[in-house]
This record gives sequence, C-alpha cells and structure tokens, in this order.
Amino acid sequence: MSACVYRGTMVHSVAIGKVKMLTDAAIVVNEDGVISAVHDMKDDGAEETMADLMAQGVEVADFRGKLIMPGFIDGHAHAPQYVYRGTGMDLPLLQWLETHTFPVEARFADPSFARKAYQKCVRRHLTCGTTTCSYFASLHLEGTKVLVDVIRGLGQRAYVGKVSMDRNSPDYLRETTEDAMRDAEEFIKFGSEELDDPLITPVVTPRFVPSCTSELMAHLGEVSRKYGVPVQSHLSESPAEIAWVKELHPEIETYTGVYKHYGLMHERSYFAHCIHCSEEERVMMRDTKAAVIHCPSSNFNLMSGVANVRRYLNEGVKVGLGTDVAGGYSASMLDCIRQTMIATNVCGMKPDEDGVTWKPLSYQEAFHLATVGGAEALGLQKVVGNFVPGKQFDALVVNPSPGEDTEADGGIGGRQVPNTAIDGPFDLFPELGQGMQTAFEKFIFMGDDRNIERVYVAGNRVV
Ligand SMILES: O=c1[nH]c(=O)c2nc[nH]c2[nH]1
Ligand SMILES: [Zn+2]
Repeated sequence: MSACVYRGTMVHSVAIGKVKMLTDAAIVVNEDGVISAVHDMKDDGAEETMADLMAQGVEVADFRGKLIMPGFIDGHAHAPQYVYRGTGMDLPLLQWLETHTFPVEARFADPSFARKAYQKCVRRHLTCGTTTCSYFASLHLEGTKVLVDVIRGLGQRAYVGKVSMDRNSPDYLRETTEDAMRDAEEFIKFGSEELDDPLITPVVTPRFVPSCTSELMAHLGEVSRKYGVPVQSHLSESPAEIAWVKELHPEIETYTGVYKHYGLMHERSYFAHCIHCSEEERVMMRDTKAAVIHCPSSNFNLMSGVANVRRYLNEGVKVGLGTDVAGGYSASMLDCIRQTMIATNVCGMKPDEDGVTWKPLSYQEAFHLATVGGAEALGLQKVVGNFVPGKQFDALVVNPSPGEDTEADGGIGGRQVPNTAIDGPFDLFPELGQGMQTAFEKFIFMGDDRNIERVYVAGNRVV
C-alpha cells in the first residue's frame, strides 16, 4: 500500500462525550496503514505541509464535503445466526435458543454452506461500516476456520471464537467434553500460531455457563492464560438463565463468580448483556478489568431486560456495544447506537429500585462506546477507535447526501420520481445552518449504508 492523505471533515471521539470535528482535515496514513499525522488545514503552514507531501509523491484522497470517521466496533455478533436474522423474535432466551438457534447452528457442520452464509454475513457487517467485529462462530472447528478464511478474504479486522458447548443442548449440537477441550485449544493454536495475521484474533468462547461443564470451563480458562488470548461469553441476560446457573453451581455465590472461579474473568474478557448483575458482580467486573458488551436490540427483542450502561460507566467498568445478531435483527452499529439511546432513556425515565434516576447517555457518548469503548473492551485501545496518530486507519467515508452528485434520470412517464436507490436516508437544509455537525448527528440517528461510500481497514479499502 502507498502512503495517502485523506482530506475531508474528520469526526471522532477523543473521550467519553467529547466528539471532536475538524471541518477541513488532512489525515496522513503511511505505507503500513498507520496514521502518522493529522493536520487542521486552517492552521498556518498546513497547505505547505500538504504541498511537501504531494511533492514526495504521497497520494491525496479528496473527500471534502464528506465525513471521515472511525469504523464501528461490534463487540458481539453470532455469524451463523445471520441466516435467520429478522425472524423468530417471539420467544424469551432459553426457548429461543432451543427453537430457532440450535437447529440453524447445526447446519454449519457443512463447510460449503458455512462458506456461503459467512460470505453474506461478513459482507453485510462491512458494508454497514463495522471495521472490527467480534464473532461467535458455531461449535464446528472446520466451519470456524472457514469463517476466518472468509473474513481474511474480505479484509475485516475480527475476533473469532469457536463456540464451546458440552452440556444442556440437543445431541445434534453438543460436543463431548474431550472433543470440546481439544478443538477449543486447536482453534486458538491455529489462530495465534499458524495464522499469524494481525487482523485476526482467536477468542476462547464458552457459549455460556449452562452450556459448559466445570471441567471444560477450567480448561478454557487455562487456554486463555497459556496463549494470552481473550475470552468472550454471555452473562446475566435473562432471569430464567440466571436461576439455571444458580441451580447448576449452588456452591458459587453469583453467575459472574462462576466465570471468575474457572479463570475466565480477567482483563482480556468481555461479556455480552450483563443486564441483571448485582453490585458485587459489577465490582468483580471492575476489579478484574473485564468488559461489558451492551446489546440493546437483543435485550429488547428477547425481552431480557434493560442494562444500565450509565451505572457501569460511573462505576469504572469498560463498556462496548454489540449488535448480537441474531438476537438483534440489525447488523448495523448505527441501529445499535439508536437502541442504546432508547435503552438509556428508559433507564432515565423513572427512579430505579434504589430510588436513583440515571442521567441518560448522549448520542456522543453512545458514538464513543461504538468506537473507542469497543476498542477498550477488546484491548485494542492503542490500535483503533479514533484518529490519534500511531493508530491504524480503520475508517468510513460518509457522504451525507449520496444522491446529490448523481445525474437525474428521465423519471417515469415524464414525471420526476424519487429514486430510493440513489437518494440518501436524510436531508440537510443549509439555509437553516445545517452543516457538517448536523450531518454527523443526522447520520447517527438516520443514516445507513447508502451514506457509507468507503470503508478502510488498516489503510486498505475494503468497501
Ligand atoms: O443472545 C444470546 N444468543 C445466544 O446465541 C446465546 N447463547 C447463550 N446465551 C445466548 N444469548
Ligand atoms: Zn449473543
């Protein structure tokens, strides 16, 4: 790749709630896809610096009039569940798993079906602007390697887990403890030693406590330590699930405590949902530096509950966001941000059981969680999340008005008609002072993939 300067309106989050915009910025990206400098073109000497770079043969990609923002980080999605996304949202978690999820995941024993489905899945996440995604695959080792291959072919940055499950599921989707232990380690070895791809991180992935025997959980904890890899799982999603964990492990005080007991809760761990965690569990998460992945769409669809994100943030727990496809029906982190806004407003509507009324998150805070927060949760805070020099250029070019530079067509029967294929999802009124700041806010609340013209991962264009 050659060095390149990206010029346009740069917008990113520099701290929670603090979104910074440079209306005319030049982001200098070196041959390794790393940001070497960011210039505000209004500063004295910036034009000369640009002229120098061009004289050295550095390319300029001119996106003036468009937004350049960090790619989204989806902290939790199930790649096999992509195939039934948007259907079967009629049951609570445990019945939903038995009825809709397990039969579909069993189909991923067939590597050629897995390749076809994963190709569609990863393409969709990328075109929605997700530059880093943490995927659960299925329990199949070969199918999970297919997912890795598809992701590498499409150029996404990803965390990938072969799901471990050796109890409490139908025979057709359950490993023996021995196979589960062997294949989990085999996948981690494959991802961390054989593959040696900086964009792919293998993740230890116990499905959730009810799916894994104590022997398997202890082994997975050891594997995560031995190879220094992350752990992802589900935690405290529904009341029935929590009661089941208590039945399975009466000797351990809390659900969170079970993961801790088996060495699965540490600074490289992140857990989807965490809706009903007690104060003791939240303290455990903060002290072990484990992270929460907030999945509001799934939490609403499966009627699991509403997680109090503000409280986690106030208590010093790391928080990222996840689509949780297919508990969540949308693969877009824009939808996830919007559902985060609804969930936080629900928390702010009336006092909780302790009489506290929580201040809702702002959209700038939700944007932070979808970028920088996700990076922190996955341990990527020095690598991606915003445009601080030294980080990799994982970015989106967003056109606020995608239809404007397209020639008008002839209409239908002489009548001018709307063209949904080229018209964007929202409008701007410069007469009312609606400039790039408004474009950013409208994109967050109303934008979609029609606005996302280009996607870059580590400086490579992937969409
Ligand atoms: O939202 C969820 N999706 C799943 O696939 C799952 N498995 C266990 N717990 C789960 N929760
Ligand atoms: Zn999930």
